Amino acid sequence: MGPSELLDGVRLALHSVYGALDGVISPRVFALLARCGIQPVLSPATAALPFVASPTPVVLCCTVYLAVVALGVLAIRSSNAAPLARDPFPLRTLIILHNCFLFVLSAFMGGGLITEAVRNRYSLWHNRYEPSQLAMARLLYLFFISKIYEFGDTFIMLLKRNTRQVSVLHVYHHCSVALIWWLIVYHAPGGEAYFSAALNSWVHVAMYLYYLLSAAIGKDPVRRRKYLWWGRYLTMMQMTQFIINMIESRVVVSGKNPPYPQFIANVLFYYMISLFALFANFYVQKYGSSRRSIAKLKSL
Ligand SMILES: CC(C)(COP(=O)(O)OP(=O)(O)OC[C@H]1O[C@@H](n2cnc3c(N)ncnc32)[C@H](O)[C@@H]1OP(=O)(O)O)[C@@H](O)C(=O)NCCC(=O)NCCSC(=O)CC(=O)O
Repeated sequence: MGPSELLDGVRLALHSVYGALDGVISPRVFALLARCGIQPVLSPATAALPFVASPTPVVLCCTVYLAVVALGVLAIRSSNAAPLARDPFPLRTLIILHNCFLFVLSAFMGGGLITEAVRNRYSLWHNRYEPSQLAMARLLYLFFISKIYEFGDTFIMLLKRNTRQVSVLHVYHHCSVALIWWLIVYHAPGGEAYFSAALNSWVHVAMYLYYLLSAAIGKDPVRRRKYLWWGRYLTMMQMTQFIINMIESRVVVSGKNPPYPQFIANVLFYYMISLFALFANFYVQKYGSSRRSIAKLKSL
């Protein structure tokens, strides 16, 4: 058997394994959604794009992600490995490139979404989804794919052995956001969805700048205080984003004759409550306790 026949065989085997998994996963996801009163219809604007027509690819990505994270955390904890004192050169370069890429991509998506919103004469809120707005649909599709690429953040945490960063908040956020955006891109990739994607993209411009600086600076506490003092304001900005999305989904999209699918607005509303609660807890743990520990040090 030649190498090309071997490759064909592997491709065929993978294809049939995927087919079998799709036969199991896809009907169950749609049955679960139907039980929650959600009956999504595949949008013609994104139907032909990879990872959209079936929930299986995104579900498989999330499953592999969760398995890698669980195994990684277990391995680090069982070997009692401490976080790296200093990132070795290749890892530091990888982290800087990853953050640069996400910084630029977030700005591109944030700018593109606003440009498309202006071109289609959207108002700030209350926008109807039109399948003919293909450029908007493609940008939202890119936003969905970027959420899968952002799984790389967690792999960076694992490579640095920073298990403190691999929190319930972090893993829940990364996994759930990919699943929710699959649903949006499947059913209504346009209209009101532009708002939370644009807002989140601009928040991520600030977030990846923060992570980029932290990787470039290293662990020196003096330089961290000098260049990363705004971390707490970044967390506040993220929480404000969740509140704005909550208000948007409740006030603008619900009610009689909503311009955007009501079930997506409802999913967004409850999802934002969960993120806000987790971030409020993160804020108190991280910044509340640092204030307390400074006060404790001063009282010594
Ligand atoms: C200030 C925050 C942005 C980040 O809080 P952290 O506690 O993670 O911040 P930190 O100061 O410890 O971050 C510095 C450490 O991150 C490492 N680091 C660098 N780049 C990274 C990357 N792309 N992903 C993960 N970690 C990274 C640095 O090397 C450094 O490690 P070392 O210290 O070892 O040198 C916060 O507001 C926040 O978001 N907290 C929630 C935790 C989280 O997972 N956030 C991201 C996804 S949530 C999200 O994205 C919400 C949204 O949509 O707005």
